[in-house]
Amino acid sequence: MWGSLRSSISFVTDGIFSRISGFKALGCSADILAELEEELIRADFGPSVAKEIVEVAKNTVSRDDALARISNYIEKELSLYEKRFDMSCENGLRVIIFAGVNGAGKTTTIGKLGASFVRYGKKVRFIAADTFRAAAVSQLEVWAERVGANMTSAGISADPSSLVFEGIQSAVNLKEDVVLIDTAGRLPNKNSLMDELGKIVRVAEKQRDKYGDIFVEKMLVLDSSTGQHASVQAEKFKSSMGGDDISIIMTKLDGSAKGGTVLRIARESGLPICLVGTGEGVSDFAQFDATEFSKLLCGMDNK
Ligand SMILES: Nc1nc2c(ncn2[C@@H]2O[C@H](COP(=O)(O)OP(=O)(O)OP(=O)(O)O)[C@@H](O)[C@H]2O)c(=O)[nH]1
Repeated sequence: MWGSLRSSISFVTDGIFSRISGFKALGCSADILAELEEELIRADFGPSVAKEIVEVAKNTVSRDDALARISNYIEKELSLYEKRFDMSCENGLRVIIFAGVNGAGKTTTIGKLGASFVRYGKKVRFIAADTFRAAAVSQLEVWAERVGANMTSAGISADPSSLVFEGIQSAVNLKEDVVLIDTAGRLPNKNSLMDELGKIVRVAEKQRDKYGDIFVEKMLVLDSSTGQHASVQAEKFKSSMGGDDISIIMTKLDGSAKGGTVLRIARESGLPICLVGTGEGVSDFAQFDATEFSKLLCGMDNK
């Protein structure tokens, strides 16, 4: 259904470790370990994860030995945060809210997921709750038309929470399967916008309380090239969206040389990762898979 990580992420298939001079022949001398730590920090693992990985690489006897142990370590850590995204809508209406900073990839992700749900035979509605930018609404409309989703939108400056209320009502009335809500990009330091996001979540959850068989999910869309700021974003979005039941979608992994950011964000936020974006096309995303991802990071994908 979707692309695979392996076919989409060429940056990591080289493996960050192949960039470490001498790693190939020498195993892990002190110099190489120092170089490894630098490379890990450059790849955005963050200082503490970098140190842990260097510990794992110590006293290994060969490059292959080191890579295997590092890969196992990263896999074990990442698997704690791996969450399957399933396409079923058996129990009622799925309402999925997408939040994140400007340009993180929310609308594009909604388009891709909408297309998948439609391909699964589901009736899909998009809600354009980004009522700040006319361009954002038309971008979503283009996706809706392209994938065959219904659409709830209003003029600029409409109240996004009212629109969410209206859109869910329409979905209930028309017995649709899934509602994907595109919220405006917002910086976490803009308190009024973060409060507005909280209100959108509460409105959706109230509908659930009213109808019973509505399941509200919260997705935080993060651009993987954001690096350390992504963890700060995750904290703020967590508190404004209310609670820990948020999943992360990491976008733009295809354009990032910093695959380490995935483990760092998962560890720092404590939030699970369900999907990754690997390009701008409709099928350019994949289920997050800890085993495959750790192998790609270590350049072991062909082994
Ligand atoms: N290479 C690549 N580009 C992506 C990916 N996801 C989104 N993009 C691109 O990133 C840009 C921003 O994506 P949008 O989906 O508009 O982002 P947004 O979060 O909705 O943006 P706002 O509405 O401004 O908040 C677009 O040019 C997308 O095509 C991805 O996984 N890989």
